[in-house]
Amino acid sequence: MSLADQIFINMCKDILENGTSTEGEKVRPKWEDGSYAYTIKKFGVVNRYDLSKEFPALTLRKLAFKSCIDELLWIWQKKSNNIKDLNSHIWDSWADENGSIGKAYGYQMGVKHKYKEGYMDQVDRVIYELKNNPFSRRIITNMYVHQDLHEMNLYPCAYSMTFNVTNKPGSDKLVLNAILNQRSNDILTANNWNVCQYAVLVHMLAQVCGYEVGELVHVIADAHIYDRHIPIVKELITRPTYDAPEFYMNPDVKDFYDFKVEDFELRNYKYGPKVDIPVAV
Ligand SMILES: Nc1nc(=O)c2c([nH]1)NC[C@@H]1CN(c3ccc(C(=O)N[C@@H](CCC(=O)O)C(=O)O)cc3)CN21
Ligand SMILES: O=c1ccn([C@H]2C[C@H](O)[C@@H](COP(=O)(O)O)O2)c(=O)[nH]1
Repeated sequence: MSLADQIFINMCKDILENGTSTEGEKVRPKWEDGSYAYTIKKFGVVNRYDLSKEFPALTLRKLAFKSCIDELLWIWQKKSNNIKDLNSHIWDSWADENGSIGKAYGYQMGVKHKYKEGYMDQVDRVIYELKNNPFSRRIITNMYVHQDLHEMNLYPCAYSMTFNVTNKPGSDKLVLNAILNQRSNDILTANNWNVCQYAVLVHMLAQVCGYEVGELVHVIADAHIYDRHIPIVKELITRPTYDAPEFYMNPDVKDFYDFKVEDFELRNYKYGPKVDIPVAV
């Protein structure tokens, strides 16, 4: 069993057994047929993934590895907020007639800010700091920009990364750790999707900035299972599990902006059957 499976199974059991229902509350999302999408939720879930031990892909079901990296590159590398630049259809329901999701995600990563060294966007600032000032405790990105929230079709869920370079205990190597802060997480649809995206981001930044990968700590404020997902989750967590797949990233890429989806592979990836997941909009 992969560590990621273990963490996922324990988290789902905890939400199902100890979570609270939002039924009857004033909720925002709806199902396709117009009925409200309620959840069972737990506040304040924290999961730690040691990326030096394994890549955290679930084996209970297949992670859509290529699409999740494509979305990560859309946000962090292309810095786009337009679904025309995305190869999947996962954002279609939140885009306007021009394909824009508003001033969310990639838009925020492309905004330049003034620093002592000149104007940089958040991604370039992280790379600059990791290369020039790695022991800084100020290496943070943030997409939750209050002045722009009214122009976002969906407020950013996975909204902040905190990077931290640390000495590997008992060695002279430096590891890149990170905390992913997420205000809201649809556990069945996007928990493993978000974890694996940001695990890939840590691998990418570690490679181009000269570090080993360390831990990814995922802090979730509202960890929820939607009502129509409950039977799917109950079945999923009883499935057999397999060892974690091997993560491959093209070692020749040394510039963050040169990575392509084809530079990443999951090898020897064994997983359970596909599940159909309705997504609340
Ligand atoms: N309710 C809700 N849950 C979410 O997870 C979510 C939203 N809304 N709104 C914005 C984005 C869109 N996200 C999504 C939406 C769909 C898939 C999805 O269908 N995933 C499939 C594979 C898709 C593919 O290969 O292209 C899966 O099997 O994981 C994933 C993330 C995550 N976000
Ligand atoms: O990367 C993502 C994007 C979205 N989600 C989920 C979390 C919620 O279920 C919805 C957003 O609804 P809010 O009412 O704005 O919280 O989308 C996710 O898990 N990961």
